[in-house]
Amino acid sequence: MRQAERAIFDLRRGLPILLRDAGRNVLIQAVEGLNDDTLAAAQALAGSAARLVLSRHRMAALGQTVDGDAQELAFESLPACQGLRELAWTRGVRLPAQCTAKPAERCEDAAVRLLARAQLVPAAIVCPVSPAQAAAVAAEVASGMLLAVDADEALRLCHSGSGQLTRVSEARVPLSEADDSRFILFREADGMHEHVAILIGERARWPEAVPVRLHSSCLTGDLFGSLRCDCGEQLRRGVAAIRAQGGGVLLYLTQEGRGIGLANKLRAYGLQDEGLDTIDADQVIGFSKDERNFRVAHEMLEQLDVSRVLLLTNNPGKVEALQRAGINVVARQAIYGEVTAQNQRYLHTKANRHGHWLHDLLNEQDEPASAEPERLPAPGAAGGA
Ligand SMILES: Nc1nc2c(ncn2[C@@H]2O[C@H](COP(=O)(O)OP(=O)(O)OP(=O)(O)O)[C@@H](O)[C@H]2O)c(=O)[nH]1
Ligand SMILES: [Zn+2]
Repeated sequence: MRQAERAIFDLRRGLPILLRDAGRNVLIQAVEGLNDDTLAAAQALAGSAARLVLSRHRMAALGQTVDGDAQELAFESLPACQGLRELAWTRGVRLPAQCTAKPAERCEDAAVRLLARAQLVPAAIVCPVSPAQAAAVAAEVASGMLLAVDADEALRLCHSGSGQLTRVSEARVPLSEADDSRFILFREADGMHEHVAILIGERARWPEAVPVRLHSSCLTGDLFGSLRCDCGEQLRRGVAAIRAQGGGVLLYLTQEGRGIGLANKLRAYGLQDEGLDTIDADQVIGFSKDERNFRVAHEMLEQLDVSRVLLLTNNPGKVEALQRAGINVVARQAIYGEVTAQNQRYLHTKANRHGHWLHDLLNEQDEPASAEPERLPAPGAAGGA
C-alpha cells in the first residue's frame, strides 16, 4: 500500500504521479490546482496530449450516462485549465462537440479513485507516456522526483481503505453532557485519517446491547452550530442519550461531508445556494450521494470488544453496514436535531432521497406507507423512534 498512500499526499500538493498497469505508464495530475504551466510541464514530460478523466457521477451531471466508473475524454484541442476546471465541477456546462469519450482503463480509473480518496475533485488529466519520453520519465522516478504507483495497488487502497487501526492514545475528557467520558484515538495505516471513540460512563454499567452512535465529522455543524444541517445537535444529543441509557460509545469518524472533505462540502454548499439539493450538488462535483463506508467503525467496535449494539441513527445505511460486518444491531433509536428554516430542505432530501427515517420528524402525512421504517426488535429502553 505504501506507494499508493504516498501518492495521495503528492496529488494533494498538486504534483503529478505515474500510474503503471501491464506495461502502460500514465502520468496523472489533479485538475484541481492545475495551472497552464503545470499542465504544459506534464504534457512535455509524458510526450503526449493530456486527456481528461471524470467520474461517472460527473458525467451524469453533464447529461451523459456511461458504462463503468470513469470516462476518459479526448479533445481535438485541449481546453486551457480554466476550461478543464469548468468541465470538472461547474454547473450547467456542456461537453465540447469535438470531444470523444471512452470508458477509462485501469490507470485512469485508479486516478479518479485516488483523487476521491484524497478528497480532491475526482477529475484528473492523464498523459500516457510516449516511447520517446520513457527514459526521461524513468529518470524522474529513479531520482525520487516522481512517484510511481501500480494501478492495482491504488485500486486496492481505494476499494478497501487502509484499515488496520492503531490505538494511539487516550485520556479522560469530561463532557458537559457526560462528565465520565474517555477519548480513545485510533489512527489508520495511511497515517492521515484519525478517528476517536468516546466511551461514555462506566463500562460495567453499560446496557447489554451497548448504545452506540456513529457520527461523521461536520466542522460547520459540530463546532460552529451551522444552521444548514442537524449535525451539531445530533452530536450533543447523542452523547446525552447514551449517558441517559447508562453509557456506551460514540464513534467520531473523520468523514467530513459524507466523505468528500470540507473543501468539496463548501463547493457543494455554493451549488446548493444556486438551487441544487445536497445529493445533486455532490454529483456535480463528481461524487456519489454518500462516499462513506463504515469499515473503520466496525474495526473500532471490534477493538473495543463491542458486538451487540443499540444504534442511535436515522440512517438505514449505517444499520446495514454494521450488520453486514457482523455486528449484532439489536435495535435502532432515532436521533433528531431541530428542524429549522435553513435545514429543512436538507432534511427532506435525506428523508426522500437517502431513505433516512426522518418522516416522523418532518411529519409528512402524505408519505406512502412503504416509507415507514422497518423497526428492529426494540428492547424496552429503546423508544423515541
Ligand atoms: N456532502 C455534504 N455533506 C454534508 C452536508 N451536510 C452535512 N454533511 C455531512 O453529512 C455527514 C452527516 O453525518 P451523520 O451525522 O453521520 O449523519 P447521517 O448519515 O445523516 O445519519 P444519522 O445522523 O445517523 O441519522 C457529516 O459528514 C456532514 O459533514 C451537505 O450538504 N453535503
Ligand atoms: Zn453537518
